[in-house]
Amino acid sequence: MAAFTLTYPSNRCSSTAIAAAPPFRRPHQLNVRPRSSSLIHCIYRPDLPGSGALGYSRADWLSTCAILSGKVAVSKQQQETGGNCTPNPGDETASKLPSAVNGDRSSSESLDLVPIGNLPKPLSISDFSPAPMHGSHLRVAYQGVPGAYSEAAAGRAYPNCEAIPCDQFEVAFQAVELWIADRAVLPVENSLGGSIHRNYDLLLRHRLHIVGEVQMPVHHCLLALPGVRKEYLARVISHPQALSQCEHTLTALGLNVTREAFDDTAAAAEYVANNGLRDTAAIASARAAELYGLQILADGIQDDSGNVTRFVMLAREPIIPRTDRPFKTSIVFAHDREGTSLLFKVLSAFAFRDISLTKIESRPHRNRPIRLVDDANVGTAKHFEYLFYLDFEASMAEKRAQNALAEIQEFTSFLRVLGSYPMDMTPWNAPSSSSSSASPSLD
Ligand SMILES: O=C(O)C(=O)C[C@]1(C(=O)O)C=C[C@@H](O)C=C1
Repeated sequence: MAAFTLTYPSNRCSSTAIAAAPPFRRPHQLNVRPRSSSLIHCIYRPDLPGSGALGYSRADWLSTCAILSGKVAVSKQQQETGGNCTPNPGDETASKLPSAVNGDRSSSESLDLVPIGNLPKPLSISDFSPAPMHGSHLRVAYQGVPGAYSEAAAGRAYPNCEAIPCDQFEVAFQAVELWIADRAVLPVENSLGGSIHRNYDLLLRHRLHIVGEVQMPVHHCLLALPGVRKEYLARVISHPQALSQCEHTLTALGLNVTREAFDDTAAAAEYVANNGLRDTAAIASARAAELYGLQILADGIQDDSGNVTRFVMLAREPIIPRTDRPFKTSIVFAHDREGTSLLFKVLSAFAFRDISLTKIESRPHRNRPIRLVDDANVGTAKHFEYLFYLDFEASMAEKRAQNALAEIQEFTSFLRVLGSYPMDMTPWNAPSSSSSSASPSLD
């Protein structure tokens, strides 16, 4: 097991990662331990909107692409390994690793640099995306311990990847920024539980780019120590999202239990197992049951069989947007001027161009949470200020998307493109009736 410690330039905080984690043990999570109260400054970059953050215009976006196309640096290691991990077909940041930069063929032949039968492929436009930098396996950070749904999502996004458990969402962001990991896969919303707000906030505080999405059906089980019956249970523990996704089913099962929040579903299962708790069950995956030696008391306890969590794939560099497959683009914007109908104007910029929106989310504008409007006669109105996150179905390579954003920039004070990436078009396999809330199977 390889362990490494990373020291920040300021030496004020550090993070420790232990790779190649076997099951049943806890401490191989990547975590950040504060050594002083200045940790937050060490982690967060104060580049929130309103403090000089980059406003992404169409020109900014195009110049980012231009800069990207100028990067044709291929590490020797990648040339040797050929990068044999299998990325999600949607993530071009990893899908095409250049075997060589094509230069003067005749001179390389005369120098005998290229083995016969292994001629390099010509570099193409999609090769200008960054590739994993450390060996053949993509290292993908996720929040939780082995057995968490996020670990499964990482594997679905990047088959054969090395999944790196992190104890917090924030640590997963940092792991990528600090080159401990190549990607992060993090949940942003669930069809029953709604948005995972923390990750929306972190997307803005950090400079990672969304390069893909994975929508994963989440099938919850009620797990307990072998021999425990549901009548013995006084408590159910799990991630708050999982608890809320199973709320009605827990009641329908006749369980008279308290609910307690845990960092992630698999950590809850591990806690029950490690502490020999016979009055406590965990809501987690069947894989967690297997990893931590628990029995499945009830299977498919989510309140609806269509329980899907949407994860985003994050990288240090954006991918080059394309038009040959369905793309989604995520943006965030704010408005700090007096004025009305901001949302109406933004939505109409998309509607007039026939661009469908798939998600809109508002979050408090942390830099300027309240706007005061004084009226000498009636007092002071205190308006809460918001940031708006919006996903729409178009690629930034499309003229209509570029025009929509150019228009939106006219009446917003801050606009950032979080990523333009292939939509998850995985065919929907309707879950079997045994996984629906109508009939959770109880052992
Ligand atoms: O706890 C886990 O297993 C996770 O991966 C986290 C998480 C979440 O954050 O929403 C992911 C998917 C499920 O919706 C429940 C929990």
